[in-house]
Amino acid sequence: MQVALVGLGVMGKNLALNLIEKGLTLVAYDTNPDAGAELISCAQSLGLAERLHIVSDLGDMVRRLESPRSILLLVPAGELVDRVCTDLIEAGVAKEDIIVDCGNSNYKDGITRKLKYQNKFEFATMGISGGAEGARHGPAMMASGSEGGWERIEPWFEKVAASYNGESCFARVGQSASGHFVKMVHNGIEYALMQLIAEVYQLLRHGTERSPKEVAAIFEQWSQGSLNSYLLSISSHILSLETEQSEPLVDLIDNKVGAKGTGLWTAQNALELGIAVPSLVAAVQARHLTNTIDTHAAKEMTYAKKATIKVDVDLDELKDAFYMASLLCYRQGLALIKGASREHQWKVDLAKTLQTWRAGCIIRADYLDDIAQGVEFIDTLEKESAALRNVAGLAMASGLAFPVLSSTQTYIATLSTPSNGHLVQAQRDYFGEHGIKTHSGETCHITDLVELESKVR
Ligand SMILES: NC(=O)C1=CN([C@@H]2O[C@H](COP(=O)(O)OP(=O)(O)OC[C@H]3O[C@@H](n4cnc5c(N)ncnc54)[C@H](OP(=O)(O)O)[C@@H]3O)[C@@H](O)[C@H]2O)C=CC1
Ligand SMILES: O=C(CO)[C@H](O)[C@H](O)COP(=O)(O)O
Repeated sequence: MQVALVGLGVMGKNLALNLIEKGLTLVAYDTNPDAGAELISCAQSLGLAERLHIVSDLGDMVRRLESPRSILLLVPAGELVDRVCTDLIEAGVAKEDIIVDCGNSNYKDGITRKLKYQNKFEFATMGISGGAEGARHGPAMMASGSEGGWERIEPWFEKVAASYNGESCFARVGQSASGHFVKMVHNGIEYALMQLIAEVYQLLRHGTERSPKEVAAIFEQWSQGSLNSYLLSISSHILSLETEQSEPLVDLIDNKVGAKGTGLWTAQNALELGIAVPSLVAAVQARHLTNTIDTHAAKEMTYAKKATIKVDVDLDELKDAFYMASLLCYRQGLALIKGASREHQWKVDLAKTLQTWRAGCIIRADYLDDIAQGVEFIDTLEKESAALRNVAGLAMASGLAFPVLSSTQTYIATLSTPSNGHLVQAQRDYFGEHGIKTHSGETCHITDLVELESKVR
C-alpha cells in the first residue's frame, strides 16, 4: 500500500517513520528540503529507506502515486491547509483521491473544506495525539467521515495507531469533521489536566513548602497506582530534574504559558453551544492570566504582591481530590462532545472516542475506564467528593490561585446542591420582564405571582 505525506516537521517526520515501519510505501514532501533529507537519513539508519521517496514538488508526488491516491497532510493548521489542497488540485489529484487533514485544524474549516473540495477530491479529517513520541510509535487517531477512500487506508491506520488491550486507538468517531472536534476537546481536557497538576504542585510547593523534588516523589508514588497517567508521569519527571548546581529545572522557566488555539476553540464552542465546561474554560484563562503582565491593559491591572499562608494538607485526601477533579474534567469534555454531536447530527460514538484515548495520546490515563462508567459512578464517590470539597477550601484559604481546582469543585457543587437560579430569573423578570417559569411549568411574570405596589428605581 502506498500513501503520501505533506509536511515533515515534528509530527510528519515521526509519523512517516511509523508508516514505513508498518510496511507502507511512502511518498513524502516538505517545502523545507532539510526536512526531507533528515527523514531519509533516519529511514536509512532504520534500514527502511527503500520504502521512502522524498519528492521535490507536489506534481512529482501526484505522478508517483497510483490512483486512487491517499494523501495525508501534517502542516500547520489554517490557510496553509487550503494552500496545499489548491496546489494538489493543480498538481492533478482526482475525485476518487482522498486527502486527510491530520493537523489540529478547526472543525469548522473541515466542514467548509468538505463542501469546497467535494468535486475535486475526497476531503477527510483526522485529529492525531501523542506528540513526537506518539506519532513515531503509535498515536491516538480520531478520524471522522464516511468518505470511500477511508476503506483503503483504515486497515493501515489501525496498525499505525497505538493499541490498548489489543484494540487499536484509531477510530472513525463520527460523521463530517467530528474527528477534529473530538481532537479539539481532547486538547481542552489536556489544558485542564495540565493546569490541575500544576495547581496540585503549587499547593504542595508553596502551600506546604515542599521542594519540586519532594512533589515529584509524591506524583511518582501516585503514578504507581490507579492514578497513573501520561501527564502525571511527565510532570513528576520534569519536577525531579535539576541543574548541576542543584537548581530545580522549573525555577529556570518563565511562567508565561503559550497556546496554539485548540483550548480556546474548546471554550468558544462550549460557550456557543451553551454547554458548561468551567474547568476547561478556567484552564484557558489561567494561561491568559500568566500572560497578563505583557498586555498594555495589564500595566494598570498588576497588583501588589500578597503573602500566602501555609496549609496542612492530608496527602491521601489530596490524592482523592485530584482523582475526582480529573474525572470531572474528562466528564465535562465528553458532555461537550455529546452536545455538539447532537447539535450537528454527527453521531459521535463516545465509546469509540474513549477507545482512541486509551493509549498513545497525551490525556491517556489508567482511570479512563472509570470515566466510561459515567455519572452514576461519580455519584458513588462520596469520599473523593468530600476530599475535593475540603481540598478546594483549604487551597483557597492559602491565598494562592487554583482556577481549575476551584472551578471543578464549583461545577460538581452546582450540579449536586440547591440552585440559586430562581433569584437570577426573578431579577431578569423584575427589570426586563423576561418571564419566569414556575415549578409547575407555568410561564408568567413575578407580578402574576405576587402583588407589587411599586418597583425599586
Ligand atoms: N507538535 C505536536 O505535538 C502536535 C501537533 N499537531 C498538529 O500537527 C500539525 C503539524 O504540527 P508539527 O509537526 O508540530 O508542525 P511543524 O511546524 O513542526 O511542521 C510542519 C511542517 O510542514 C512544513 N510545511 C509548511 N508549509 C508547507 C507546504 N506548503 N507544503 C509542505 N510542507 C509545508 C513546514 O516546513 P517549514 O518549517 O519550512 O515551514 C514543517 O516542516 C499541526 O496542525 C499541529 O497543530 C497535532 C498533534 C500534536
Ligand atoms: O495537539 C497537541 C497535543 O495533543 C499539541 O501539542 C498542541 O500544540 C498542544 O496545544 P498548545 O500548543 O495550545 O498547548
